[in-house]
Amino acid sequence: MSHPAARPLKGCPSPALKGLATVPGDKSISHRSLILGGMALGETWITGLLEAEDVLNTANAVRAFGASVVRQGPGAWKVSGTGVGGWRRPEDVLDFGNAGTGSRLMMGAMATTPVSAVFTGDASLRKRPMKRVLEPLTLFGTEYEAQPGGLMPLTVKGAVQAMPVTYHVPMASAQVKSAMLLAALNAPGTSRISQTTLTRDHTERMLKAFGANITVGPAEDGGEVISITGEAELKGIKIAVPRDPSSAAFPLVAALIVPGSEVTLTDVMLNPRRTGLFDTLKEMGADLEIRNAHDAGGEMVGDLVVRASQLKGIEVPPARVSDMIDEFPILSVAAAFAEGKTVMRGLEELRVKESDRLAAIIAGLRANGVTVEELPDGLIVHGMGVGGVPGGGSVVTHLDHRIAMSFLVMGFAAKSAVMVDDAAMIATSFPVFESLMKDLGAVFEAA
Ligand SMILES: O=C(O)C1=C[C@@H](OP(=O)(O)O)[C@@H](O)[C@H](O)C1
Ligand SMILES: C=C(OP(=O)(O)O)C(=O)O
Repeated sequence: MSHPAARPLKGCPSPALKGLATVPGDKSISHRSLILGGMALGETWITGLLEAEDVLNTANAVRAFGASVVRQGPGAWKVSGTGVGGWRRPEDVLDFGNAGTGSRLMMGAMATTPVSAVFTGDASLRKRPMKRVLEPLTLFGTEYEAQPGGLMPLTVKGAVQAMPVTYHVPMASAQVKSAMLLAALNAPGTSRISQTTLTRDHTERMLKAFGANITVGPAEDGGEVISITGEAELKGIKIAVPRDPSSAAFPLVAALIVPGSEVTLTDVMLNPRRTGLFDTLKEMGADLEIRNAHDAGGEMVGDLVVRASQLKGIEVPPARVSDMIDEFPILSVAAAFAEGKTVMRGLEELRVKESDRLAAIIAGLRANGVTVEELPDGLIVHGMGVGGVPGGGSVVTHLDHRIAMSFLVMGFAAKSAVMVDDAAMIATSFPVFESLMKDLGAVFEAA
């Protein structure tokens, strides 16, 4: 619930970035590996787990429900699960820190087991909407008590006699979809979960790998219907977590906007529901090549080779938003260095992330001399070209790791350093961000 003291930091004008870097494991897949491992029978062996605060909080929560979760070495974890329905009541409050994914998926995972648990988090997570998960979970017979507005701290009481559900997820959220799928695992019969927008599908893929009876088919509205049969027997598996494209986005954009740079990012996950940023940057004129693309344990991975480029502004297709939902802070920074306007719409979900990201991006760009128009569901960034961004501003990060990393990256290519008020939150998703960027040649200064 508490955070280390805020750590202000500056991203400073940097020489050309050069070299090879490997970002840590994917955050979404790391959370899911631990949770499904904890629900399965037998051992799940995970390599490449992202050892960041968000994921470590999920590890603690899975342990609190009675599974054994043991670190074997760097990124190597063994989970011995209880079997679906075998979770016991945690002895203490579950603190998920800053993590929407960890907390919402765990609410689903326990919702159909007759135990109760108290969920809380940091000041950011306690502002985020939880009713989007809690309300549909009541269809299974789950009960809850929350702060006014459906906020944390809250108690979830798992259904004593769960029933299968048919539910259409009304917003573009993979977390809500995943919570419903995880809850359906311990409800008898077949549940049907549909969604119009195709959001990241890591839960569906991993459920198949663990042996769940799950099928994904087209829906009449162009979306998908997922059918999943409950009282499932999941069996522990081996998982090699691929590298996180949402983390790769930061060195990738840094290399595009710092003149003379050439950087290779190895083994990055290329799941098409996560690669919207790469497509967008290519359309903007990025010199970005994907090499050695291959299947690695059910997900495509490849190396990204990126060279500094003069980008041009474009209109980002709204249909692509969910494939790059976490990348709008760093895309907005790239857009500041483009020539012409970049228009981004359909971003209403950004208002309910770790911060109101739309507001935080706009304030950060303006503080650094970039002209930006606010739309109800998006923004228009007026690009200033390579070398044209003044910088020199201070950015309020509102406990949001992606706002912190994005504006530090801006500082590498701006005329003057950019200060962020708190770099401590970067540890929630990308603890080695600073060292990895420094190894490529980026310059930071304690502020
Ligand atoms: O399912 C996941 O792992 C995630 C889903 C997205 O959130 P929403 O489901 O709220 O869109 C994303 O922003 C988050 O970083 C991770
Ligand atoms: C939105 C994010 O994460 P979460 O919802 O898990 O806090 C993110 O990492 O950008």
